[in-house]
Amino acid sequence: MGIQFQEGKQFDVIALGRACIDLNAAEYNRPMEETRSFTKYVGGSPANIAIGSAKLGLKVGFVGKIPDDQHGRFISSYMREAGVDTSQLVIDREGHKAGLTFTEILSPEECSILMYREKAADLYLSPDEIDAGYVRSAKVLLISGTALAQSPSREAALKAVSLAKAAGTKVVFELDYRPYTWSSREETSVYYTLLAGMAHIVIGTREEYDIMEGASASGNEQTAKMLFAKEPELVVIKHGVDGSYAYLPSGETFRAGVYKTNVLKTFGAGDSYASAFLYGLLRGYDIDQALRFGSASASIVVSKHSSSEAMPTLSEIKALVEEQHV
Ligand SMILES: Nc1ncnc2c1ncn2[C@@H]1O[C@H](COP(=O)(O)OP(=O)(O)OP(=O)(O)O)[C@@H](O)[C@H]1O
Ligand SMILES: O=C(O)C[C@@H](O)[C@H](O)C(=O)CO
Repeated sequence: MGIQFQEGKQFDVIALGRACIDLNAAEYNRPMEETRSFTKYVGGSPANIAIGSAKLGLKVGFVGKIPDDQHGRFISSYMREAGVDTSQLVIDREGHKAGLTFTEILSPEECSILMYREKAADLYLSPDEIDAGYVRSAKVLLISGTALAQSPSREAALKAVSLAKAAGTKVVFELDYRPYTWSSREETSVYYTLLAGMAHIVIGTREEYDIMEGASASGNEQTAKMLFAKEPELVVIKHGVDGSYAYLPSGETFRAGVYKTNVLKTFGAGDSYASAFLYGLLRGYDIDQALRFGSASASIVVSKHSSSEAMPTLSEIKALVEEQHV
């Protein structure tokens, strides 16, 4: 039995948060200091998830803020062509810039990212720029944890969550921890705890839950139990190459293994996982089937160069799920 969503909504998923630029090293097995060529893609975890979900056939919208420059125009036209509704992609008029993420591929196991997020436009999304009707028109509102890192984006996200909950829209909180824009881990812990307690579905890596829990960091079962005392009805905890787990308040636990692939780089795994997992839930799949979809999608993306452009099609995921039994 999966999760129930309210029917009759215009969008399956509306994602809120950053739509940025990824500059992925076009030279492999080389430190960034020596890398001279990078390929540009749309990036930003919630934008990647939106693009991945749209590619799978979901009706997807996006709420965010982009710069009034060439990068902003690249982001909006790419997302539009990918099938994401960009009507709520607000254009910043105050000179804020796109967040940039440079990636380094030292080896398939050793990848790192370097983010430039000083005065990033996405963090200037303000509560008055949230269209209540738009938020209410989704079955799922996906909030990226990074949107909580600074005001006014923090308040904009909280307003969207309140509107969504009042309208029967399920709130999915992707912890999406990026240290760059938070002032301290304590601050992150406060806002993660607040939003995770308000959301219906929480998705994160074990390390991200540890940051949320701070000094009281525990194991998966304790994390799930603590969240089930509040609003959540599904908790997903990812463990990288060791697979992922989903917990229900009933005590039922599900685990998905990892699909074997030819790994090129590790980033992009979490975003592709989330888009296909949500696809599965929204199509009424059982939790374990949705988990397998997420895992298969991630294994396809880690074998490719980008995060957004590499998002798989439904038939690619289905073929992999049938081919390997994890
Ligand atoms: N090397 C790999 N090969 C195949 N699948 C993988 C690999 N690494 C991760 N995955 C899949 O992707 C899922 C998410 O990965 P991970 O736990 O690293 O999330 P994440 O840290 O959010 O990802 P990201 O690096 O994109 O931020 C895992 O649960 C697993 O199913
Ligand atoms: O989330 C980001 O801002 C960067 C991503 O677009 C990047 O591809 C990545 O690190 C995904 O995990």
